[in-house]
Amino acid sequence: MSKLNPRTTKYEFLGPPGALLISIGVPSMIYGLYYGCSEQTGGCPPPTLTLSKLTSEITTLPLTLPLHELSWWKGLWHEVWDTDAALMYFAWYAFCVVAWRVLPGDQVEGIRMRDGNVKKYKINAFSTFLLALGLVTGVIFRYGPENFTFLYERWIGFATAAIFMSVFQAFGVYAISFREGALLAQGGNSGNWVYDWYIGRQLNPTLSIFGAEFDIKSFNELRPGLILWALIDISMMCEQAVRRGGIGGVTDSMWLVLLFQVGYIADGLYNEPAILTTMDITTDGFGFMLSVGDLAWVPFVYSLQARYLVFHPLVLGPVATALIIAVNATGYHIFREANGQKNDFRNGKDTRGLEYFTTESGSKLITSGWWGRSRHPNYFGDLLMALAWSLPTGFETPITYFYVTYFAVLLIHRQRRDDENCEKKYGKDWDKYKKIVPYRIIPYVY
Ligand SMILES: NC(=O)C1=CN([C@@H]2O[C@H](COP(=O)(O)OP(=O)(O)OC[C@H]3O[C@@H](n4cnc5c(N)ncnc54)[C@H](OP(=O)(O)O)[C@@H]3O)[C@@H](O)[C@H]2O)C=CC1
Ligand SMILES: CC(C)=CCC[C@@H](C)[C@H]1CC=C2C3=C(CC[C@@]21C)[C@@]1(C)CC[C@H](O)C(C)(C)[C@@H]1CC3
Repeated sequence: MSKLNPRTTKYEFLGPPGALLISIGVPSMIYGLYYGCSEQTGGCPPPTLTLSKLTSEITTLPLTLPLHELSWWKGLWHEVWDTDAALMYFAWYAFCVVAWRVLPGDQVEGIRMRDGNVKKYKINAFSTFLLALGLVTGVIFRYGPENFTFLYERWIGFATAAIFMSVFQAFGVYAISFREGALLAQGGNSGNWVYDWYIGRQLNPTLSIFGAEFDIKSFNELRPGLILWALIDISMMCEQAVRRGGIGGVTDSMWLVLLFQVGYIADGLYNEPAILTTMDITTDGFGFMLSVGDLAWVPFVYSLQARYLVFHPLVLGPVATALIIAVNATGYHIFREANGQKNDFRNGKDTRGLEYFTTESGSKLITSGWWGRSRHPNYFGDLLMALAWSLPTGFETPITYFYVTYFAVLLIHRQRRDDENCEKKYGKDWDKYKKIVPYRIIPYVY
């Protein structure tokens, strides 16, 4: 072990068994949410329906066959694999790579890594998004919404292709992490291959594409999955339009989900340089956790509410619509302000008159504004938005609240991980910060 890449001695996510369980659990959950909530399987269960009743109601699937029978597995494969959808998915991925390479974009520096190097990132995710959006809206307006419903119809095939891509990438980046001189993630070098493959062994796996440095992690985080999520939502809107006599028939609930989520995606892409200071880029390696999260989990799970509204259209009326908009706007304001304050501060652009103190490491910690109210105010804003994305689906089933529930668990866990990392980074300065700002996420509550 080199001095620069010491062995990881502390496991997260309950170590290798946990990593294995999550690696199997995440794809299973993606399928589970589809089979548990789609019109092909009889809609979504109301809160009173028990799981055993739900399983017995799923009659279109060969799930009642015993697992040891080959025909069960063959049936499952035919159910989830769709060659045309897979080819379209791979073409989509290739489109994103080509767009990254050919569209113009500034070169922005990331933070200084522990080997002293500073990586440069090409910033053109937002133009890739605008190009994709332009092409799709062009198709919808020129040929009608019925020509953009294939993401709804072939949903399961696309999800399978994305899962395949994430497995393939995770093995690829694990393999290249053994190249000479690779800077490893401090948490991903345990020597246990299951764990390292899952958590990500190399910090910033990079390829050279037509002479340009291609950063695999930041590319996956913002482009093929995040933009696909927007396209899936648009496809759900088109499917609803087709069923309800045209775009004019699309319900207010569908418009809310679409505008909130596409707005959130556009915001993330527009503020692309901001991801360079996030935990994923600065600290975590790129392994199966992020590849399946970026490519499969985000587009196919985060779009559940829009998919539900296709076969369960709901008209909210002006009062409910206004209230939900208010929740989303509050969440967005906190999220954007908090992230903006930290990014401007970290990039040395603007301290916005905020109070701060300088740590022994030389880095400064903000102690007023949003970062003086809780240690992760951006998570609080994000959570409020997550709630606003589920509310338009009403209260007939708890499944459409899966996103906000999972997200709360993810962010509570993530906050604890970040706290530990900061503790290591800043030592007693972090304790001082914790005394000044005692709340973790929600000011005065948690
Ligand atoms: N939609 C989704 O599924 C998800 C969205 N997100 C969102 O992504 C965004 C990024 O999240 P994430 O990377 O987890 O964390 P943050 O962007 O909050 O970054 C945490 C880092 O910020 C720095 N920091 C902490 N406190 C202060 C302070 N007081 N002053 C200055 N710097 C400070 C520390 O790094 P250092 O000091 O080294 O700079 C810390 O490690 C969030 O808005 C989150 O809501 C995250 C996960 C999933
Ligand atoms: C279940 C599982 C495997 C979870 C892995 C976690 C990932 C889904 C998330 C980790 C951090 C993320 C971020 C975003 C999406 C979800 C993942 C990948 C993000 C790109 C969403 C848009 C935001 O504006 C963002 C850029 C701040 C954000 C960054 C973190």
